[in-house]
This record gives sequence, structure tokens and C-alpha cells, in this order.
Amino acid sequence: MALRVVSVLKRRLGGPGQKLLRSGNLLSATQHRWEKMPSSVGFPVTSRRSFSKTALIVDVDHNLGIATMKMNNPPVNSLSLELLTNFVIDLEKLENEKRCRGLIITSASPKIFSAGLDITEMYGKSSAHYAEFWKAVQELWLKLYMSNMVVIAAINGSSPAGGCLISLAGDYRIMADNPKYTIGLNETLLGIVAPFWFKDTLVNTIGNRASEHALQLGLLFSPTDALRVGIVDQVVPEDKVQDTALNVMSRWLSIPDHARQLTKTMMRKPTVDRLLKQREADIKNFVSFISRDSIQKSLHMYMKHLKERKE
Ligand SMILES: CCCCC/C=C\C/C=C\C=C\CC(=O)SCCNC(=O)CCNC(=O)[C@H](O)C(C)(C)COP(=O)(O)OP(=O)(O)OC[C@H]1O[C@@H](n2cnc3c(N)ncnc32)[C@H](O)[C@@H]1OP(=O)(O)O
Repeated sequence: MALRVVSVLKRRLGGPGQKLLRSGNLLSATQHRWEKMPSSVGFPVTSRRSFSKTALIVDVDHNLGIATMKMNNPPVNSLSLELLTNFVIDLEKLENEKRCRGLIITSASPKIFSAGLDITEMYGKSSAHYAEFWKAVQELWLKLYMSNMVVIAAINGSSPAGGCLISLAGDYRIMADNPKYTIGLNETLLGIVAPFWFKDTLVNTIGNRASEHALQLGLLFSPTDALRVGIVDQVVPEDKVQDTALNVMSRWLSIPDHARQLTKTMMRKPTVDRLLKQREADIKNFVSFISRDSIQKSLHMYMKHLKERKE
């Protein structure tokens, strides 16, 4: 199957996209190599590099120009300060790899894409800790939302709150067709409020009315409903998520990088600038909000409820 996908990738780049690239004299080293491949054989993986840190497994295929990043923070891929920090470091590394043009984000543990922000980072800690944590959340969103790479979320499990934000920050979302999985910004269910830039990212994806409805009720959508409302772009059988992501990637990578990147910037910069203008204020706001006794109590009760569900 992987070879078939690679053939599709080569065919795609040999088509109109390739012509566009040639006319703009924009062929990257990776694309040159693709062009030289005879179409009857699969693409040999001659250069593959992996780096793996706590909580993230990154695999870079230089020939395809695609990196796959698997969140690996059992049991539920909660976004701890450590995971957020490593995520940002690895994203920066990939961003600096000229040949890496696409990134697929997925989970190493099927069933849970990510449980969102690590709630234990948000209660019973110092103000300095909350500030550091929030800065890391901001940093990841800023880097991901404005990435020069094509970012595809291969959502192979549930994806509440911060997990949903990570996928929304990408360019395209593919979700596994399993009614047990849900996705959405469910902050109100925890007694907290999605920050304005979470909200903006959702509004940019599904529009104002649907966002208001989803945010006020803290809706967690099944894959079918997520597709209907537009939170995800495609729902496919569970075992097809990765191959579909590669296929979709080939379509996006057939567009000349500079044109696609400038378009992405044009669409997203106003949203990003809104946070950049008030980044410190947003941190202060988060620290004062999360430190309130009532909010600490809500988070504590929510964690208790999560644990009691199992008993
Ligand atoms: C007006 C001013 C506004 C300013 C802005 C202010 C504030 C905004 C602040 C914050 C925004 C936060 C966004 C978030 O991301 S909050 C996190 C939301 N996440 C969730 O609600 C998900 C909760 N988890 C689940 O629903 C399930 O765990 C899940 C479906 C993911 C998996 O279910 P499963 O049955 O497989 O596993 P569990 O048994 O439930 O969990 C295993 C284990 O993991 C613990 N856990 C689960 N989620 C989290 C989490 N997000 N953080 C930390 N720990 C988590 C769970 O408690 C279990 O622990 P244990 O019992 O094994 O010890």
C-alpha cells in the first residue's frame, strides 16, 4: 500500500503541478529526485531519519519530503509542559529542514489522538508554573498555525480541547471513522473558557454560528458530525487514515510552495497577530483565571470525575 501511495505521489508531481513548478522555476531538490524516478517502480526510501524524544516520535522521509510526528505520551497524550516544549523544538527543526515540506501529525497510541492540555499542569501549581505552561501552549499554536509546511492531522482517536486545537492548526484533518472517537473544544464542560485564539481558530474553520453553538455547549462531535460541521475534512476507515494522509499530502505538495505559503499567511496572519499583540496580557489573563478558587475546584472535580468513571 505504501508503494502505491508513493506512485500516486510521483504521478501527481509529474502532472499539472509539476508544470506549474517548472514554469515558476521552483523545483525543490526532493521534487527533482521524484522527476527522475521511473514510474514503474516504487520509490526507494534511501534517506530516512528518525529522532525520538520523550513523548514524540518523529520520522522524516527526505525522499518524499514528508515528516510524520507521532505523539507518544501514554496513556492519553495529554499535552504536558514537556510534550509541548519538545513539540515546539521538533517543529523548529523540521521547519529548518529545507527538504521537509509536509508534516503529518498523529498519535502513537490509536484510540486517543490527544486528551488536550494536561489538566494536572493547571491546578495546584504556582503562578510561575501556569505562566510557563501557557507560554508553551501559545508557542505551539503560533508555530503550528503559521508553519511553512503542509500540516495534516491524521486523527486516529479522540481529540478533545487542546487535541482539537492541534488538529485545527493544521491545513487538513482526516479522522478515523469510529463512533467512539470524539473531537471538539469542550472547555465549558470543565468549567473553563476557550481562549479567544482557540475560538478564532475554530471560527476560521467552521464559521461563527457553528462555533458559538459548539463552544457554548462544549460539543464533542462524532466523526460523522465533525465532518458535517466541517471540523474535519474527511472521515475514513480506521486502517486508511495514514495512507489517506499521504495521498492528500501529495495533492497539497503539488502546489508551488511559495504560492501556497503566501496564501496561508494571508489567510492566517490577522488571527496570529491578534495573539502576538497581547501575548503577555493573555498569559496574565490565563494565570489569574486558572488560579481562581472556583476554577481550581472545577478542574479538581473534573479530574475526579474522570477517575471515578472507571470505577
Ligand atoms: C475569560 C478568560 C479566559 C482565559 C482563558 C482561560 C482558560 C483556558 C484554559 C484552558 C484550556 C484548556 C484546554 C484543554 O485542553 S483542557 C483538557 C480537556 N480535556 C478533556 O476534557 C479530556 C479528558 N479526558 C477524557 O475525556 C478521556 O480521558 C479520554 C477520552 C481522552 C480517554 O478516555 P480513556 O477512557 O481511554 O482514558 P481515561 O481512563 O479517561 O484516562 C486515563 C488517565 O488519563 C487521565 N487523563 C485524561 N485526560 C487527561 C488530561 N487532559 N490531563 C491529564 N490527565 C488526563 C485520566 O485521569 C486517567 O488517569 P488515571 O485515573 O489513570 O490516573
